Amino acid sequence: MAMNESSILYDELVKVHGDDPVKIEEKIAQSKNFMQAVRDLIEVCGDDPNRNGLEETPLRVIRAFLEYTEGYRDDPKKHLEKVFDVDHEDIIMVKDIEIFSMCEHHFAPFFGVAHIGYIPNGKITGLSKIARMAEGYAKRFQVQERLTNQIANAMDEVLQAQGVMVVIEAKHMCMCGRGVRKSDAVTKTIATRGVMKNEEKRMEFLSLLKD
Ligand SMILES: Nc1nc2c(ncn2[C@@H]2O[C@H](COP(=O)(O)OP(=O)(O)OP(=O)(O)O)[C@@H](O)[C@H]2O)c(=O)[nH]1
Ligand SMILES: [Zn+2]
Repeated sequence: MAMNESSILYDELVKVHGDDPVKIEEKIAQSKNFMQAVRDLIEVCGDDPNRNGLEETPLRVIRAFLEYTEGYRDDPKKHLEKVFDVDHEDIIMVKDIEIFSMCEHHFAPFFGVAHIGYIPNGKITGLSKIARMAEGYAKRFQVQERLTNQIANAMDEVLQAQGVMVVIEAKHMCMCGRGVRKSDAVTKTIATRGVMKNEEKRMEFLSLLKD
């Protein structure tokens, strides 16, 4: 590894894991093994890891993955904990929150939008905090169903809401350029908690998605 690559890697790993020397030593060793595996993968795929465009790719890949998974360093529920005492009896929904996550089966991205709504119980949270919380769960190795449920559980548990509903609509890259190759397919998942299980409330929530 070139000197400047080593220092870039060191800086990234300290940001993620702190500066405990034993831990950093371990993470540097694992990263070097991974970067060698990326070089091997390039060869297995039939290309030359030493050619100009590919020689820095192992480092690019590891940096990209640290970014895709920054949610592991977040405590998503914490974002919701700052609440305001406001009486509001009906649905509050934040719609079209962009989601970019990583399919845990293929390490291929899946992305789309989340719509997150709740009926509070005397406490509301900041709207941006709902998006921050969703981001914290998305930036991990995920399946869409777990992501949907983690978001719903966080809203339910922290806000003690009367009801919660989450809808995610996403495209999975593992279904596009490989495998079944259905690049127009969109996966929709829904999670409901509390009074949002009630048919009338679900319909009201879904009608808000039509605008
Ligand atoms: N339920 C669910 N499945 C997912 C998600 N992301 C990817 N998958 C699926 O995970 C499955 C993994 O299936 P496997 O048979 O183990 O892997 P595979 O041989 O690569 O499957 P194909 O994609 O069908 O080629 C595939 O059907 C993917 O479509 C997700 O978020 N939720
Ligand atoms: Zn996949």
